Amino acid sequence: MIAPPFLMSTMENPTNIVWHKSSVEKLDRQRLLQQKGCVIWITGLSGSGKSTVACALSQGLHMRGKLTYILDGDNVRHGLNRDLSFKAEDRAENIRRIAEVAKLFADAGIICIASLISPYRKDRDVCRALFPEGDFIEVFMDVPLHVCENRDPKGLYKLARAGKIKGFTGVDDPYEPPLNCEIVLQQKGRDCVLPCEMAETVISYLEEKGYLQA
Ligand SMILES: Nc1ncnc2c1ncn2[C@@H]1O[C@H](COP(=O)(O)OS(=O)(=O)O)[C@@H](OP(=O)(O)O)[C@H]1O
Ligand SMILES: Nc1ncnc2c1ncn2[C@@H]1O[C@H](COP(=O)(O)OP(=O)(O)O)[C@@H](O)[C@H]1O
Repeated sequence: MIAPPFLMSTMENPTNIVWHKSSVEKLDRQRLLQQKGCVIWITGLSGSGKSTVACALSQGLHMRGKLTYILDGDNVRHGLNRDLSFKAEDRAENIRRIAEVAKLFADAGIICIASLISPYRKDRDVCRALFPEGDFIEVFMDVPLHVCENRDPKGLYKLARAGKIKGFTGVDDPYEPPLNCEIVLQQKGRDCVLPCEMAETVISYLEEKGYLQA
């Protein structure tokens, strides 16, 4: 069967798509919200505190009247990314899709908080390249493997060490720390830094860079 001409042209040239501009734009939405859309990309090992800091940050910003939305790796894997495994190409696709969704949130004027292991530098750099300069704020949870493993709130490190989970980040799959990220969060010597204190560090950065005003 021969496809109708309009279908034919799309199939022959998949880039034959034209951007449709809206009369209400990002700047208008930002003015309405009195903030600037961006993504805070929190990367780190399982158990390093990504989700905890994401929640503390969302709470801190919410209390200042700022609109946020969290995209947590674990949660997104329950829906949009439920078809993806933990092999390298699926992690890359997981990260790519979350970055594209984060880009939509940022375009909506929202401060999007993405918390996922995102272990490979190359994948994170691909995400960064999707955003205008400054709008991709990479936050590294710099927590040593042995600390994460001691916390092990879901018992996954134990399963990985017992060989019951294959390709677990930090155990038998690599984690590549950022070389040049915007913010590094870590414990200070033996002193425990509370998640809300870590969130304040990020909020100060946003304030200083002008993201908390239109
Ligand atoms: N093989 C393997 N490696 C790492 N993590 C694993 C694995 N299998 C399951 N889990 C659980 O999945 C959570 C990580 O999902 P992410 O989407 O953040 O991972 S990734 O960015 O695609 O690497 C991660 O959640 P967090 O502990 O919140 O990081 C784990 O609970
Ligand atoms: N700043 C912190 N200090 C001490 N423990 C923390 C801190 N942040 C998180 N935790 C604990 O570490 C564990 C893992 O935190 P979680 O946010 O789930 O990490 P991730 O999302 O990176 O897997 C949880 O039991 C949490 O209560």
